[in-house]
Amino acid sequence: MPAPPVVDIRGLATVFGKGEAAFTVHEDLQLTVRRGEILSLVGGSGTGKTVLLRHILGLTRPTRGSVAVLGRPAAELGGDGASSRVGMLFQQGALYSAFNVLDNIAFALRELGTLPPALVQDAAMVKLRLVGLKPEHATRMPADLSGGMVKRVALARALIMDPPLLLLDEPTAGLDPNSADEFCDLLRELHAALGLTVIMVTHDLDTLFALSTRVAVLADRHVITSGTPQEVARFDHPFIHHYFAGERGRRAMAQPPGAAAPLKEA
Ligand SMILES: Nc1ncnc2c1ncn2[C@@H]1O[C@H](COP(=O)(O)OP(=O)(O)OP(=O)(O)O)[C@@H](O)[C@H]1O
Repeated sequence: MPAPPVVDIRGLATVFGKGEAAFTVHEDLQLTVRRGEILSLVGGSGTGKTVLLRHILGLTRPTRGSVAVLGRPAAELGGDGASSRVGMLFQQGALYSAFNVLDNIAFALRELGTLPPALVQDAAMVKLRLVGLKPEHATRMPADLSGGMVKRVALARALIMDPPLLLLDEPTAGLDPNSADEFCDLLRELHAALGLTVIMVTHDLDTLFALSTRVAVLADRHVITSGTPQEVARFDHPFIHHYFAGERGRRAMAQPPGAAAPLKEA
């Protein structure tokens, strides 16, 4: 029995502008992401990966079609409800520069206003440790953190409400190779420990091979194929030839698959 869908996208179209200026980004796009998957979304620049993440977050609505998250329309997630169901790690980390580490992690929970401040602090401290940071990092300001630490704080912040679905936009962008490997290890551990479903946009082949249980390729306005990285690499399309070509592609393909195993059904 396949695991239940966490994200179910059907017949999706996204058109920006009107009349002569209308510009179609997605057309008849289908994508189902099941519980426990780490799905990598790849595609050329401007193919609509970020727009798709925004639809899943409920921040924008498609022109046509449906986006369901955990069985409900994604649009219902928009606003305050979103962070308890979907965690989002933005590309630049996007920390509040005026808040220290712990206040950044605690932000969504504090805004919710349902817990006393001491409990919010405790919950944020649990998440700080979860991402491999130490209590003494709690009072540091974002400007005093390394790139790898910024990503960890941003990840802790995305996880503060224990969302079952995590969206990652270029999680290893801007990290040196060692920090990128460490961050991939952390994501793999948390995926297994917390039973997360993950959707990730990445241009980085090493990250793709290290983490993905499945890859979906966005081209020609829809998902042209999906499968394991090895299966997708055999699909005949100019973008895929270009993406997996070259020394880095061959090196990544030669690696034993380090991908996390999909979660078994409970
Ligand atoms: N609010 C908007 N209004 C008009 N056009 C938009 C809007 N948001 C995105 N677009 C356009 O939609 C297309 C897809 O953008 P998107 O940012 O999703 O691409 P992407 O696949 O994430 O690209 P990249 O890999 O370069 O980040 C682009 O041409 C972009 O200019």
